[in-house]
Amino acid sequence: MAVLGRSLKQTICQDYKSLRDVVHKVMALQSATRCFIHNAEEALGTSFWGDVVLSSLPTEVSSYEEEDKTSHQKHTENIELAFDTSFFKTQYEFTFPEKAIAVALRRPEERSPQDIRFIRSMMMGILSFRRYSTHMQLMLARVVYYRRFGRGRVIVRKGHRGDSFYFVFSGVIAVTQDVDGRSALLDPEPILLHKGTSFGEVALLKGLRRNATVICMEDTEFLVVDRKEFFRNKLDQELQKELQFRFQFFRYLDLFSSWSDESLETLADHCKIEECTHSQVIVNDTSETKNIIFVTKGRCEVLRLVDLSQCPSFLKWLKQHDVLLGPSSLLTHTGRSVQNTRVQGDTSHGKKDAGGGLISDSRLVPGRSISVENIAQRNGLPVSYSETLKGLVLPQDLVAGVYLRIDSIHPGQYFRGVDVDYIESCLEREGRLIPEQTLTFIPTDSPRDPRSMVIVSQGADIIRIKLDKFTELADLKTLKKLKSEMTGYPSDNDLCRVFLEQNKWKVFKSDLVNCLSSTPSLHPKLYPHMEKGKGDRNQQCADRSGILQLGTRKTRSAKFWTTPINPKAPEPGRKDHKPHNSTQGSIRLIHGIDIPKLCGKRVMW
Ligand SMILES: Nc1ncnc2c1ncn2[C@@H]1O[C@@H]2COP(=O)(O)O[C@H]2[C@H]1O
Repeated sequence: MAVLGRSLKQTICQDYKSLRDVVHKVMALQSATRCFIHNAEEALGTSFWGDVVLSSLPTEVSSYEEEDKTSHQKHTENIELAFDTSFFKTQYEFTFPEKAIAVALRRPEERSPQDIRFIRSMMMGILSFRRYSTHMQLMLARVVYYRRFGRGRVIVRKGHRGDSFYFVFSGVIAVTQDVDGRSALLDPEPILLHKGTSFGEVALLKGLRRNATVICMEDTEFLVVDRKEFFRNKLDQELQKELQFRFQFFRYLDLFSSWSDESLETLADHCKIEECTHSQVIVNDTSETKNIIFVTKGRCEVLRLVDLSQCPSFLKWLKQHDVLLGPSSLLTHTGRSVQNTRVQGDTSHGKKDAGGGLISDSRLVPGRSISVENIAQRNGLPVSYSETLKGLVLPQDLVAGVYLRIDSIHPGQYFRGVDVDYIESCLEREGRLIPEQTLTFIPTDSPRDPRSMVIVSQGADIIRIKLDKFTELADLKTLKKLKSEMTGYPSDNDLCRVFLEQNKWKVFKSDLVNCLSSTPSLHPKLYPHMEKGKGDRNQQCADRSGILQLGTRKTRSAKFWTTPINPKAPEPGRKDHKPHNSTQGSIRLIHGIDIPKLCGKRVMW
């Protein structure tokens, strides 16, 4: 028994040692990365935090007020930014070089093998071109010619004869169903095609007229293949495969089981596969979108910006910590129940207010007493909630928002929050929905979730179809399926509960790592500047990580946050750039909460 115990102890010691080693290695790597970031920050004169760039001197000046300034100016002037993707873009889009233009304007027979290789290497930046065999690429490099058009110029017109096939080298174009293409400039959600895509194959392959109008949204460069070369180089065979893939994708889906092959072919002709990079926003506001999104490859996530201050679970959680940490450590109290303080709404989905109306998504008045009774009641929570939270004052510092995953979309699936009411109203307008049928379709238990969500690519190929086109081809069975597959998403309060649980686990993990290993210190001779300001820097790092620091607030003016949010920036998903009223403008984005310590121990609820 003693021998067994000893060997067990030895094994545990060994495991512990190897875990320590691993943790040490990870910490060393982390240190090296920090040094690298620090040096990069010094070189660029700016500061990074993950994807977020922070100015070193935050001001209240809004970058949105200065839209005419270039993004470069925005950075150099240190204007407070929450997230500016332009920082990660090259300053200038790569356009077709002069030398390549000169070659691409020559006739095919005048191009030397070297010219052809040069054009091919330039065209390798076009994703749809890269897919072809080397042989095909060289053939195309010999025959393509260069064209450049400005914003508003129609490239192909719906109903016209098609004589060319186009690759987009730079710029953006829009595909519309109106003949003059003007709707693209007014449509809040036009179908846009970017660099790397191609179009104009349908009319050539099928011998039909153009099925859409394509218009330039900005200066755009094209490499064009004319009809003769298109068939001579057997490009038709390659593009036929793409059409076939889209058709087969739809044919395989249960949603389209009632559709004829002809309808599905038409649908396949009216869409393209978009390759979306990781973290690319596909739909900014699902409550507004009039498109249906299918995923053919990879994965997309549906995210919801949850305002924690509107979630009873968060308020209760704060209150519990507040009680443990002593009076007024986090919250202040009026000492009495507040009955009539204004709360503008509730974020939980599908709940009805006393008047029977659907409660809209909005914010409470920060820094004032909040009628928690009201919030609890609207979230369908027991009275005990409101009893616990009576007279609570939530300071402005604690008004925080967090993006939480509400759903994932995998290959063969589509976003289930499709605007079926819109489809139904279109069918009704066209007289395709007879009254008896309408009655059988009336949704009962699972209405469409009206909340605003964001669809983000995790590295996915998607197909985006306008609901107008979809409705043109859809039958009543499809509508019924769309409705039956519409399931309710969790309420904001439920999401908040999951977030608090996950946050607890994250804090535990980070404590464990800290306990197992201390960060290897940097050599003071090598990094004297880092040693000097070590305290400040650590403080800043903690601040910059988007973590809400609880329990460190000394004064009302103390900064809790470092993920600055532009007070005038629209909430993600909102199209209107009108500033919110002052009560709605100050929500801060976080991704974690640092749970306070009591006598050196975490207060874990
Ligand atoms: N919904 C759509 N999304 C992307 N591309 C489209 C869409 N509809 C049509 N197209 C392209 O626009 C082109 C218009 O001319 P074609 O009909 O020859 O070929 C068409 C397709 O290549």
